[in-house]
Amino acid sequence: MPPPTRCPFSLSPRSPGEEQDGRETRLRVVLRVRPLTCTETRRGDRHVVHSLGNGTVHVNAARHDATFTFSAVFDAGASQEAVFEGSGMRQLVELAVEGLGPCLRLSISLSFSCTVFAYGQTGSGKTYTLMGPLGQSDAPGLLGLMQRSFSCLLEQSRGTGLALSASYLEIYNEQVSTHPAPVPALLTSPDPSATPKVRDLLSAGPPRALPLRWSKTRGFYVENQLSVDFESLEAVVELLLQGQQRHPAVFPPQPGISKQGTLCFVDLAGSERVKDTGSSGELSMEANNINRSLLALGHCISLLAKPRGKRTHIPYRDSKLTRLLARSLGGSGVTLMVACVSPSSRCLSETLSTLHYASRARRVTTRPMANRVPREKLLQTLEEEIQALQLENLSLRQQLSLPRNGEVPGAWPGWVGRYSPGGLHCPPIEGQLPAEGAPAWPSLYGLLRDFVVENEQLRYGGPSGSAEPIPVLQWEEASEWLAEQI
Ligand SMILES: Nc1ncnc2c1ncn2[C@@H]1O[C@H](COP(=O)(O)OP(=O)(O)OP(=O)(O)O)[C@@H](O)[C@H]1O
Repeated sequence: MPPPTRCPFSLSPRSPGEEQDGRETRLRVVLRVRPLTCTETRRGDRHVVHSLGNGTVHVNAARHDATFTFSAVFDAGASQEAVFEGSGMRQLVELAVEGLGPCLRLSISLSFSCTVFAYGQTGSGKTYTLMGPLGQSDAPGLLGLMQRSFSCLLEQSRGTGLALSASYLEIYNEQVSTHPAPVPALLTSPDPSATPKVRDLLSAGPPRALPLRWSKTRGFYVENQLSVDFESLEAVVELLLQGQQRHPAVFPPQPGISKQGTLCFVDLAGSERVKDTGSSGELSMEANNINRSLLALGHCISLLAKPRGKRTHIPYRDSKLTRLLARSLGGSGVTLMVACVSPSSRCLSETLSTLHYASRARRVTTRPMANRVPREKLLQTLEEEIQALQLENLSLRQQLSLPRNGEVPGAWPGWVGRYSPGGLHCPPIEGQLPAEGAPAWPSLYGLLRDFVVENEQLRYGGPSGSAEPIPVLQWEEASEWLAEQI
């Protein structure tokens, strides 16, 4: 089976050495610095994290003077809307819903698996950024990335027939069910005989434990995960609250779009070191397990940050978190990381640790792949689209009193008569041999392109008019994608 295509889009405008490196797209990492809390202000904490503009942030405190650069930095005054618009979140939603569809003019979803995860120490503003201040979900200005994305999803899907559904999962103690003994601090492979489980926060009754499995075609996936359809913002926010009430330290909600695109939000646990939490007993085990997840994530990120040729095996299986994020981090998804920090001098060490972690994540490159569309479905859609265009072009020719078989620059001259408006009974496929003396069969995508070019010319300029040319890049990308699919 040929591999799915690479995504021709990047999450931000191309700039040398920034988000896009040839076909590889860097993991997009943005930083949010929350305001000092009342307690921090009262006790006189100093502000040690300063945005310098242009995605650069400066940390200045005793013995520490460091500068870090990210795709964007949002300082204490940044609104929730500014974070949504400036982080690339809107584009992420568009990639999940539309993907390559509009560029191909096909009514087929060629969307991507998109993930946004929030990283940072406890109290740094991860949940606030993703969901807004809990309990104030009715204040529109404070809505988080999730609610804004849901609105955007609903807006984009209106009238398209796309079905939206949401799932909500929690990763709980990595090892409790399989390793009752305290978890070793070093990363070791989990017991292969034990299937790791996650909790379904939307299941009826107590949250159900579901196995996290792996298959060749799907990668890591959660078996029997409940998906609830939604058609309004209120409905999906209700699902969010339902999951929240079941477990306040929520893990990943995963709204999915149609059969193809997915948009996954991950609210990570606090990233502080276990020794700093001062926890003991069961709490300590939980802290250890959280720590284990984040250590595993950090380990995978370090390895992924190496140039492609120098990468060794990436140990996604070391934690449930990395299993679930494997696709997003490992190359085929589109990922946005929102690193959150406190500006307080008291959090300096954790803030520096988050900034180093996030900087390392910026070096991770992915090659986003559009989700596969079954060949039959693709051929059928191409045929339908070609047929529709053929009819439309014939009708336009009649209206313009142009001959049916007029020479149209850029169009394949042999199409007339080959395809009756009644249907394409024998679709030509790339590589099919033409009959002797007959013009070569164009590929299906070549044919589609020719009809689209002709259509644009008939609509906007007539055969010799000055229609805007369809960007060559789009067609090259589209052709490449189709060639890989067919
Ligand atoms: N940008 C912000 N503006 C105003 N208040 C904020 C902002 N970010 C966070 N806060 C406030 O700071 C506190 C901690 O934020 P939040 O609960 O989002 O942290 P967290 O990183 O999710 O913590 P945890 O790891 O414990 O879940 C909350 O009271 C929240 O309302």
